[in-house]
Amino acid sequence: MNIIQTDIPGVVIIEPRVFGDERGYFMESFSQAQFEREVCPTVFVQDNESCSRYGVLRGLHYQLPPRSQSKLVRVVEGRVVDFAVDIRVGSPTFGRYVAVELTGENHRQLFIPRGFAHGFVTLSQRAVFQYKCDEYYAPDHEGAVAWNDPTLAIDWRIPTGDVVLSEKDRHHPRLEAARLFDYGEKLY
Ligand SMILES: Cc1cn([C@H]2C[C@H](O)[C@@H](COP(=O)(O)OP(=O)(O)O[C@H]3O[C@H](C)C(=O)[C@H](O)[C@H]3O)O2)c(=O)[nH]c1=O
Repeated sequence: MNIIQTDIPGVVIIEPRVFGDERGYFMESFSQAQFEREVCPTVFVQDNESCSRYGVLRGLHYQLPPRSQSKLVRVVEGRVVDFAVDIRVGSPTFGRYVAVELTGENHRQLFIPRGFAHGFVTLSQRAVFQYKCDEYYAPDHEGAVAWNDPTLAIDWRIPTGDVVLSEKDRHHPRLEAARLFDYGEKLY
């Protein structure tokens, strides 16, 4: 697999090796040993999958310590732009974000360490999104920042009028009001 560094240390793009032939393609979508060797010593414990129609924006979500989550995200079908926002108080890249287009064709994956808010917007008519987490779901530790937070000023690559949100995602706090990560926490 090919590892591509991003502007935020620790957030990396992974390009798995894809074997194409006249039948289609094969790839190892994940290897724990290779991930630990080439990315970081994260052990994943939960796989998630969501399906979204065009315009669906899920985010910006995270879980607080001690239930914070690293995520390894990918798109199996369709096209999204995926966002990882550094919300670790004291981080030199606090408030900065990485945006990566993930599609069922480019097979790209994005690793998002603990201490980041995560979200994506759906650009295709349908997108199947799969991701690994290194901590179990803990609704009592869920946190979020508003997708349209003026401080982050994220360009979601889609007309605002096309954005489809869950009721929950319509009412998240601004960055300044959100419960953020104490950067001193050992994040993984
Ligand atoms: C996240 C999660 C949710 N659920 C249940 C709770 C709700 O009844 C239902 C839908 O949950 P929610 O609306 O929070 O799903 P998303 O809006 O896709 O949330 C996710 O969106 C962004 C992109 C993330 O990175 C997080 O993993 C997660 O917050 O699934 C579970 O049972 N287990 C889980 O791990």
